[in-house]
Amino acid sequence: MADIWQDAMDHAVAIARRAGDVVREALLDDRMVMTKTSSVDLVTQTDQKVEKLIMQSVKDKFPTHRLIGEESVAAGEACDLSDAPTWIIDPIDGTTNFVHAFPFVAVSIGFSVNKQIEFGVVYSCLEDKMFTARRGKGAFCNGNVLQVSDQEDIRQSIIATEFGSSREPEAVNNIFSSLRSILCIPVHGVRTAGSAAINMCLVASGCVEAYYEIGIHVWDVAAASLIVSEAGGVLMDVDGGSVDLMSRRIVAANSRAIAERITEEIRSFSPPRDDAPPQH
Ligand SMILES: O=P([O-])([O-])O[C@@H]1[C@@H](O)[C@H](O)[C@@H](O)[C@H](O)[C@@H]1O
Ligand SMILES: [Mg+2]
Ligand SMILES: [Mg+2]
Repeated sequence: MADIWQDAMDHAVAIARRAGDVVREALLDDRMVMTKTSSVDLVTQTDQKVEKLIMQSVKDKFPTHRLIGEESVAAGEACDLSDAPTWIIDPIDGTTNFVHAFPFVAVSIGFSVNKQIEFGVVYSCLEDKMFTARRGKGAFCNGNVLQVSDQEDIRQSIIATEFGSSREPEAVNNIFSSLRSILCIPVHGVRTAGSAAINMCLVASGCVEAYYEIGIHVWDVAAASLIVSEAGGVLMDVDGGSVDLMSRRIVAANSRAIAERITEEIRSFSPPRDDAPPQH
């Protein structure tokens, strides 16, 4: 039977590639930086331009579909995930990397129907790596099948995480407390790529055993969550329950054993949900 979302997925891959061209060109000139929620939460005109490009192309081709985009939400749009077909877009995941030309910068496009991700596309545009997954049909990088690592001993593992975009002492203490506990299990190493989506693609590729973060948004992880699960990995909440893509908390790992071991060490907290009503 024909796949009813194949056309949409082909479009996502094509538009992610076009978006990647814009990002690579902009790297040569446009790096005017603005800030959002804090002095280290960065945005550029390229984030906004790429989001408009992707959104307009989806509206033209799939006029009934809904859209959630990082920069539209920053501009005041609602972040409601309904059962309707919905494109969940992070035009540049790794804006800080983009600003510094640190080479992990991704365009992330997830597509959800009935609140279930049907396909995910993460284009790591400076590495020219196109990560894709279709629900039930596996995960790929540039057409090659992805498989998570088979390492089940966290002491033989590399764990990825990020420091987030708050420099408030309490937030930083929480992050370092978790990081210290995990590092001292001990693990082979801890890495931060600077892009949630790329960290998760590294899990899917078997290069790191797990990634965790509190403070991410649905657009950071929607596409890559399917890439991880289709590569044989697991997703979990930081308290060990089921993952909720709106909760801003995630553990993505190669195995349940390593995901659970990480949740034992994390000092968890709950940032305001992506679908929380706006504060007045
Ligand atoms: O803002 P942006 O570059 O799209 O996305 C960023 C992530 O990918 C980064 O890894 C994470 O630590 C930040 O919380 C933020 O979500
Ligand atoms: Mg992002
Ligand atoms: Mg972004």
